[in-house]
Amino acid sequence: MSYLNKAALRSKTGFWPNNRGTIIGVTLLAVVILIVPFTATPAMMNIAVFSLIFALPAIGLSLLMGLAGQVSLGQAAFFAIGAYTHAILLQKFEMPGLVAAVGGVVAAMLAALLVGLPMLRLRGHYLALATLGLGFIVMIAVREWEFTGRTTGIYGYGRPEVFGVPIDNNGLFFWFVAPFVLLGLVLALNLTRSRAGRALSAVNDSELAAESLGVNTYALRVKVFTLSAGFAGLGGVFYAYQVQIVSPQVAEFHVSVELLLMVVIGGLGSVWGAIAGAFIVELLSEGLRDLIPAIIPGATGEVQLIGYGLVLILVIILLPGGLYQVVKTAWAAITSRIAARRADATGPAGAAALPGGAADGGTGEAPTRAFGGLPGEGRSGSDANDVAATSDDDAEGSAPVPTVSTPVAAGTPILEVRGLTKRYGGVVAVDDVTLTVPAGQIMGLIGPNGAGKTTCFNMITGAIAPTSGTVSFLGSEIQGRKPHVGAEAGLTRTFQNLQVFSSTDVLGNVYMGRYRKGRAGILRGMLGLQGREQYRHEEIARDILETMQLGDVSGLAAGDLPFGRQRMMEVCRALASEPALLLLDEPMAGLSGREREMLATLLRRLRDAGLTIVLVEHDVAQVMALADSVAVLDDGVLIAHGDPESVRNDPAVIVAYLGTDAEEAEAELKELEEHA
Ligand SMILES: Nc1ncnc2c1ncn2[C@@H]1O[C@H](COP(=O)(O)OP(=O)(O)OP(=O)(O)O)[C@@H](O)[C@H]1O
Repeated sequence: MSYLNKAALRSKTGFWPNNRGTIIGVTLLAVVILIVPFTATPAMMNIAVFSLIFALPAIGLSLLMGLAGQVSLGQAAFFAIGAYTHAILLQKFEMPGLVAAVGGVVAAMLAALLVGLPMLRLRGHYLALATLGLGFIVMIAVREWEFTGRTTGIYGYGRPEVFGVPIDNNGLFFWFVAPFVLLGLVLALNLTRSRAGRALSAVNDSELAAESLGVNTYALRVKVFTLSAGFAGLGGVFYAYQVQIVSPQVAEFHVSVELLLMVVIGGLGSVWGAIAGAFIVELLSEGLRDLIPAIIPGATGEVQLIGYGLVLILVIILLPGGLYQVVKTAWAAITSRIAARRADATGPAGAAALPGGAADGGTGEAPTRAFGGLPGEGRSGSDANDVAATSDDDAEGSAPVPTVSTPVAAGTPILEVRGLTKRYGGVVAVDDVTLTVPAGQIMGLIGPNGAGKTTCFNMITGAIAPTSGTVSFLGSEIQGRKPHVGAEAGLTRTFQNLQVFSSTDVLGNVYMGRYRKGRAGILRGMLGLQGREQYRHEEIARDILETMQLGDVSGLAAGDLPFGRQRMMEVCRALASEPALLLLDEPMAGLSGREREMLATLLRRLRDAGLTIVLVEHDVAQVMALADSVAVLDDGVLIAHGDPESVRNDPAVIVAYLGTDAEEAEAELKELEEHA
């Protein structure tokens, strides 16, 4: 379940929500928070206070799991670190409440940073296990350490005061915590719609594709892990105040399970789900506390944990999207019904307006800024490479091409590969390949199946490390570095096996191509301080889609596109990064004849605009027609490299590439020449 599940790209700047659904939601929540202390019974008030306290670590966990796709079973560790630090600073060091609270949050974040740096190199189940282990370590440490009061814990530090007023009842405490939860909610919502938030979501969909667009996935993961711990630490601070004694119970495994349950019940697709989940689990927890001893006399806390486990399993089986999915589906049904009624009332003209409204899922406004002018207008960066339109109706041949980067003069080596080798056990996938790619040219890289073409691409882009050899891009050696290093410098690629960001729409995919051109990080994203940056990149992404004749599908979920159009979308996404070197891995596969022609025309025009392209393609005729030079791999070995004419007539290529039967080879060669 992905966080922005098929969410349309909706840019946002400014701190406060600008989307109708969010404004209504936050206002309603604020009103509910205001009236709860006047209406709730003391028992309910107690549950409400703990729900708000646990909503904070749940929001953090929701960002970590839902947005970044990292499962954590140790969120209680950071909750406990926040609580203990706060209590210790108050009780042992007699610090002011505000300083102690900040100390609690900072301690949780520092701990997360320290453990996150090595831990976040792990993936999937390994990371989940590592966080589980961390939870146990913290629990045992606080239980055994004299300084943390062993099993007794820390107590005797008093209640908080605001402007001299003691917060000494549940109603006041509820109002004391609520603004922080609302603030946390708005910050988290802002993050999900920011450059960094969309990058996290993209990493969740395809780490390789995100890296290839310049996203430093590891750094981003560490940051969101640290941020998530900050939310947990703040929750711990409030918990310490509320319970007035911080004991090892706060770090127990069941707290992590409760937090996990909150996020899953609420729905991994939404920060709202974390808050709803916190209230549901607190109610459930109270219910189970009464219910379990009634069913099983003498049952202990472990049985309650089993109860949680059962609920978790049931939710995952019956309601994998959690409450959020239910609400979203219901809301979409309501809005589409209203839209259908309006369409009936207004006739065909009204009906024509429907798809745009529905694309948003009814949860807010669709992108307000359609790219209305001529393709190319309002574009950032150098427009010097844009090719001016020369004809009105020949869109493929005359529309401006996306901006490319030309860091070196045409003909200068932009990529140099020396002795590149990759061994898999006994298999030598690529064997001592040495190649130079001059700037401003198209180089074809061809060879029979299994020749080592994709392996070469993977080593050049950093997807895999070479066994030996060097890759120099724009004069810097990048072999063995992560793909984002080359991407940041202007090297990007497409994939033989498509790597689509399925959690967002087509526009959202191409927008991610702009990542390396943006600057705003997590903090600016949360505070909504992205300025016009995000809108500008959205405009450019729209522009590219229009140029590539995909403007009509920009609001569709990327995964719903036909295969050929997904491939074209990947090309758009790569071009959006304004690359200096573009590696295309079988871009024609799955395209219709017309799409192939369109792509071939585009590649020629991009080359004319200064872009360097390396093209792996099985359609040899297309490669021969397009490329300025052709390199041929066979069994991992570079057997020929030169202009298409000489390669076409190279006896080694004819034999190795077309087969050993000379007559058959000649016939096939003739056929190729006719097509070329
Ligand atoms: N991870 C791996 N482990 C073992 N062998 C591998 C691995 N990846 C690739 N190979 C082998 O390396 C060789 C080259 O594979 P590669 O995918 O690079 O070829 P290719 O030229 O791109 O083929 P195709 O045109 O069919 O995509 C093949 O023999 C393949 O089986």
